[in-house]
Amino acid sequence: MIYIAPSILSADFAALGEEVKRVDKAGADYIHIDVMDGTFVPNITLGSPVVEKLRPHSEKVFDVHLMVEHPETQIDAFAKAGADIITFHAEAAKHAHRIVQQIHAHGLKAGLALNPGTSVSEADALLDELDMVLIMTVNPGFGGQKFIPSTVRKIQQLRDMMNERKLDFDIEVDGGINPSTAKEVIAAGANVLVAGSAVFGSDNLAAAITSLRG
Ligand SMILES: O=C(CO)[C@@H](O)[C@H](O)COP(=O)(O)O
Ligand SMILES: [Fe+2]
Repeated sequence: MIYIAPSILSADFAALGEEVKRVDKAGADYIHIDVMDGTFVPNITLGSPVVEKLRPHSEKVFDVHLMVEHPETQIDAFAKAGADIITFHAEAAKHAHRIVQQIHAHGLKAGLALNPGTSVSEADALLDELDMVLIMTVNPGFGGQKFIPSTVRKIQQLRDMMNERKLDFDIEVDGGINPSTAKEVIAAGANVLVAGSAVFGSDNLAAAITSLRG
């Protein structure tokens, strides 16, 4: 089963509630919410009060991608705001295992994100606990960037680790996903596809989502 998670980073920020409804109706499985703090990445987007206001607009899974330093300071607020999955970056976490516990204590799914320059071995010790690993297929911070081909090998490595250890977690990819790169990442073992510009850049959201499923 392939899940499509349109990123609202490419939506109209002046009409986010309507945009969430629009992409929900168009067949999105998850709503991907990019949280950037201007420090971990050079851009600032939104915080938990915005997620709280968006929550009544859709019952789809809210997939919160935290691109922030000190993610442990944000987990409780995003859980209260209505997140279903919270993903934090390995590069920003001093006590990653404790952060996973913190997310699970809210009854939510926990994801670990890895930048293109971070090896999958960084996730190894946590794989038994994680619900999802997010392989960044661009460097985080902006929408509309070009897919980095060397990340495909990391998806395969992670899928092999999962099979060898008989584990079960989702493999999400994020950045530069379009119908062509979608095929590649699905073949490598990804099952959750984030797409911002490929969905919101289209005048037919439903068709754009369908074409990513392959
Ligand atoms: O986390 C990020 C960027 O840091 C993403 O979720 C982007 O929003 C993806 O945008 P596209 O590359 O699909 O346009
Ligand atoms: Fe993202």
